[in-house]
Amino acid sequence: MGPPSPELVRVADKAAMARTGADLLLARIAENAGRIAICLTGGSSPKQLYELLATQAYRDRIPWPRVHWFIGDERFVPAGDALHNMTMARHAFLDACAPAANIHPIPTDTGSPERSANAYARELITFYGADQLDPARPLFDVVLLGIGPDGHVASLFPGYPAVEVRDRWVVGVDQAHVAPFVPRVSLTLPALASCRTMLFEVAGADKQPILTRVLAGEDLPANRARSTHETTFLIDAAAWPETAADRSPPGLPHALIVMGVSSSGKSTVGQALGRRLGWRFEDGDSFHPPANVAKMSAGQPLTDADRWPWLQAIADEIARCRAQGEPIIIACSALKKAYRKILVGDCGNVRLVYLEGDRELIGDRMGHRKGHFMPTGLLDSQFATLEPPGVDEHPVTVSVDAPVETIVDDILQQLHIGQDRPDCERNGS
Ligand SMILES: Nc1ncnc2c1ncn2[C@@H]1O[C@H](COP(=O)(O)OP(=O)(O)O)[C@@H](O)[C@H]1O
Ligand SMILES: O=C(O)[C@H](O)[C@@H](O)[C@H](O)[C@H](O)COP(=O)(O)O
Repeated sequence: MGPPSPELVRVADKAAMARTGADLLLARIAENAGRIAICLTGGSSPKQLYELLATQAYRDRIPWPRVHWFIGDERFVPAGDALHNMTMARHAFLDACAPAANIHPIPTDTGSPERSANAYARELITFYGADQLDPARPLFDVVLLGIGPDGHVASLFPGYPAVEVRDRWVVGVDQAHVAPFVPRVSLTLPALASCRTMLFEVAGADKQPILTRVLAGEDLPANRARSTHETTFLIDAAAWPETAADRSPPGLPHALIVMGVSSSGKSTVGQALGRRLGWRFEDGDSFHPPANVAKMSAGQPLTDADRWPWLQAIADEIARCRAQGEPIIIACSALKKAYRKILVGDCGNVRLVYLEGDRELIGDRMGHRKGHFMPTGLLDSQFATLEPPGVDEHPVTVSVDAPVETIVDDILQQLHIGQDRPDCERNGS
C-alpha cells in the first residue's frame, strides 16, 4: 500500500497560507513533548510563514530549546549569499529566535556539492541516531516543501537521477533544471518522506499550471514526495486549479457555521449566503440562555462555564435540523477550537466558514456599523482569543476584504456548490 493521499486545503491568499501553515506547524510541535525536528524549504513561498514565526504571538508558543531546524535543499553558494536558502530562514526568524546549536544548515564550503551532501547526511544520521530510517520513528516532525515550475521539490528535478536515489539521505546535484542555475545539495525522497507531516505551500497564479499537472497525477517529483504519515497541500485561491474541485469530499454540508471575530461580517455574509442557497439563517446569539443575556446586559463578560450551555443549544439546533433534513446557516463567533468542537462534533457535514480579515479592516467596519457600540478593546480581546481553525477542522476560509456577494461566491466555490445543482435548491425558489 502506498502512502495516504494528500489532503488539499484551500486558503484565501498568501497571508492566509502563512497563518495556516504556521498554525499547523505549531500544532505538530505541540504534539511532541520531546525533541522536535523541522525541515525547512527555500524558495520564495515560505518566507511569510517564517516571518510570522518570529512574531510574538507565535514565538511565545514555540519551545525553542527543543526544536531543531534543518533544510531540505541548499543552493551551493556561500552562507550569507542572497540565494542561500538557510540564510533566508535565518534572517526571517531563526537568528532572532532559535539557539544557534539547533540550526542545522547544509555546509556549502566543502569544495563540492557531493562532499556537502555527505557531510549533511552524517549530521542527519548523528541526530537521528541510526543510519536506517524506521517508518515508526520519522526523522522529521514536519517537512515543508514548495513546488517548482517544472514540478521539482527540494532540488530533485524531473528526470534527474537524484529523484531515483533510495539508498542515500542527501545528494549533490551539479546542475539545476531551472533558475537559479547554481549547483544544489538536496535531501532525497526517502529522507523527505520520513516525517509525520509533509506540508506543501503552493501560492500564486504562476503555480496554477504546474499544480494542475501535479493534481492530474503526472509523474513528477512533487507527486513522488509523500510523507509516510500525512501530506497536506496548502493552496491559495490564485493557484487552485479548476480540476481540484473533483478531489474534495463529496456531499453537501447540512449546516454551515459562519465564524469569526465581531464585525467580521458573520450576519451580513451568513444572510447573503442563506438567500443564495435558500437556507434558513440564524444568529447564534439568539441561543443564549436568559442568564447569559442578563449578565451581558449588566456589562459582565461571559466565562467559558457560561458559554457551554449556549454552544450546546446551538449544537442541539443543528442536530434537530439535520434530523429533519433542513439545512441551516448559523453565525457564531466560535473563536476557540474547544467551542467549535461542541458545535461541529464528529460531523463531517457541519462545516465551518471562517471569515478572515485583519484587525485594521474589521476595526474600521466595526467603527462604521450603525446601531452598535463596541469598544475597540473588545475587538482586540477577540483577536487575542481567536484560534483560527486549523487544517484538521477543514474550514472554508474566505477573505472578508471583498464585496459581500464575492465572498459568497468564494464560499460556494470552495464548497463546490454550483448554483445549478438541484440538491442545493431543495429549499430554494
Ligand atoms: N464584505 C463587506 N464589505 C463591506 N462591509 C461589510 C462587509 N461585511 C460586513 N460589512 C459591514 O461590517 C459591519 C459588521 O458586519 P456584521 O455582519 O454585523 O458582522 P458580525 O455579524 O460578524 O458581527 C456591518 O456594518 C456590515 O454592513
Ligand atoms: O531551493 C529552492 O529553490 C527550493 O527549495 C525549491 O524546491 C523551491 O521550494 C521551489 O522551487 C519553489 O520555489 P518558490 O517558493 O520560490 O516558488
